[in-house]
Amino acid sequence: MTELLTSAQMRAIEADAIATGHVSGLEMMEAAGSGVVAAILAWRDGRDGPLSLHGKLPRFFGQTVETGASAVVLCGPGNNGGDGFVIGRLLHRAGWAVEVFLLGDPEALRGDARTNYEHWLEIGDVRPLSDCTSDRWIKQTLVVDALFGTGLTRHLPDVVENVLMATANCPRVAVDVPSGLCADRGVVLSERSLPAAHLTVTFHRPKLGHLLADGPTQCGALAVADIGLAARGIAPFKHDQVVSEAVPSDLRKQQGHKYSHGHALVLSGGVGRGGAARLAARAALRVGAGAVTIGCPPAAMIENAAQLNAIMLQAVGDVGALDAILDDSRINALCVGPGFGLSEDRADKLHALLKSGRAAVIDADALTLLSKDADLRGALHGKCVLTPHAGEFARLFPDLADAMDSTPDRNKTEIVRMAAADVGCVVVFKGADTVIADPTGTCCVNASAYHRAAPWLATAGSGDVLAGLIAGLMARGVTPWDAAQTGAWLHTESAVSFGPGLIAEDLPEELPNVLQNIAS
Ligand SMILES: NC(=O)C1=CN([C@@H]2O[C@H](COP(=O)(O)OP(=O)(O)OC[C@H]3O[C@@H](n4cnc5c(N)ncnc54)[C@H](OP(=O)(O)O)[C@@H]3O)[C@@H](O)[C@H]2O)[C@@H](O)CC1
Ligand SMILES: Nc1ncnc2c1ncn2[C@@H]1O[C@H](COP(=O)(O)OP(=O)(O)O)[C@@H](O)[C@H]1O
Ligand SMILES: [K+]
Repeated sequence: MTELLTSAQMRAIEADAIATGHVSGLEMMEAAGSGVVAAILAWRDGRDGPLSLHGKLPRFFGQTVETGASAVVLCGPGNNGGDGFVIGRLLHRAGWAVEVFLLGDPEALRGDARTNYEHWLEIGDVRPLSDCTSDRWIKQTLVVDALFGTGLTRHLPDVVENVLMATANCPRVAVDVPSGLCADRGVVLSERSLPAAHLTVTFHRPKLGHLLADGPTQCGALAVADIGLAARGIAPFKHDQVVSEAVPSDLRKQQGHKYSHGHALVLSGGVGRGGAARLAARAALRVGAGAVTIGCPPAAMIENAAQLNAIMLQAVGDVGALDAILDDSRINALCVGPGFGLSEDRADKLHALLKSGRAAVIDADALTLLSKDADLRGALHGKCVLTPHAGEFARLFPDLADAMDSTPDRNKTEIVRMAAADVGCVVVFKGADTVIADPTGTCCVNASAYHRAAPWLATAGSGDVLAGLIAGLMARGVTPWDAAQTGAWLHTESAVSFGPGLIAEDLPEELPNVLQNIAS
């Protein structure tokens, strides 16, 4: 499991390591610069780096070992700039032609950054960043972006934006985070569309901003270098302060008959609206629920029967009929929302489902019903999993959605934690950066990014499949929290495994490959 840190947490870990004499700031800065240079050299030479790399690097254009190499290092006023001076020195030692530019007054540099600035002055000069004009840039020059890292507090100054724009055609490595990217929220603090890095090398652990929102696009590929903190992990943070990357549960099956693997009930909408529920049901069955039943209005029986084989079908007329089905104690997980409809009768059925107290995925139309009805919302319980996309999230939690957009220090993980605490159950806020939280503050991110990028998942019906996966896992007895993170993880893995051209129907069919791979 990889933990994702905020800037403040990274600073606290560094400060603690320094205070306890584990490592000095200067040693960390040297290790940081050296990690970046190792990654650059590996990239240039087209070999695997010493660092685990997330994502694919484009060919390092224009440079070869024989012809030598040139770099321009852009340094900022803080410790990110300090890393830049180390990188300049180490690239120079490796035979590169290096030019260094600095934002701001050299006399204002402090601490370890100042020390490394002075070391660099023994090698070469430092010119003001404003001296970097676009005619200086040639395609063969590597740009090292060491302007701002985790200390970025506000929008970029014009001079920085201009230089970043002028480097658009150069190979570019970002130190810790691409300058302008907020390391906590993954948003770019600039009105301009800044060119992305090809490679970002961060330290100790990825930061939230590397995975949320625009982070992956801006970072290119992501490498993580140790700076002497490996043994210290993420102490001293408690579980409700830590965010991790989603990981799957152990999905091996024990022996047993079909009902010992659970029975999921998926409620469908009326005639011509059953496709979404059928997708969810198929996913629930593929992920290993022993049995799956679709409950649909009587008029939709023929349509559904014509399309289903392994999935069972029951007519659900009114709420009484639904209650009768729920009398079957073998039904242990519910999925409601995909194609469900918004009529009063649907709200009554949703209420009956919630009242049954069973594990339940609440998706799509069922989320809209919840957002309109305080009684329904009040019936949510700890075995529910809500799976909103951004629009549904904003309808359910308008204040939190506003805070995420307008409050600079609120990132998606904090918002989803607050949402989960508010409704008292697991919330899965979907997107390329799906964030999952439970009411106790446990939180993870399932990022479809870097080596797991799957933009083709943004296709009609893919959310219905996710709802079915989570319901199927809960039918198997997986807890709501584990089902949510495992479902999201499997959803991405199935999309990555299938590749471009994917439509929602392909996801359940790809699942056996994914399950067999993780079992082997
Ligand atoms: N700590 C350690 O031991 C280690 C740290 N490491 C490295 O340090 C980085 C963090 O360093 P950092 O905290 O100094 O922050 P950094 O990103 O350099 O920026 C701060 C400076 O920028 C300024 N500033 C901010 N926004 C601005 C804006 N929009 N426009 C203009 N100015 C702006 C801000 O000024 P102020 O806001 O105070 O006015 C301040 O001067 C981290 O990412 C990693 O690379 C590694 O070496 C490992 C060991
Ligand atoms: N760019 C993307 N990359 C990866 N996954 C994505 C991307 N955009 C959306 N998704 C995922 O696709 C699913 C879309 O769900 P949803 O918005 O409910 O669509 P639908 O209602 O059509 O099923 C979610 O699981 C979401 O996490
Ligand atoms: K940077």
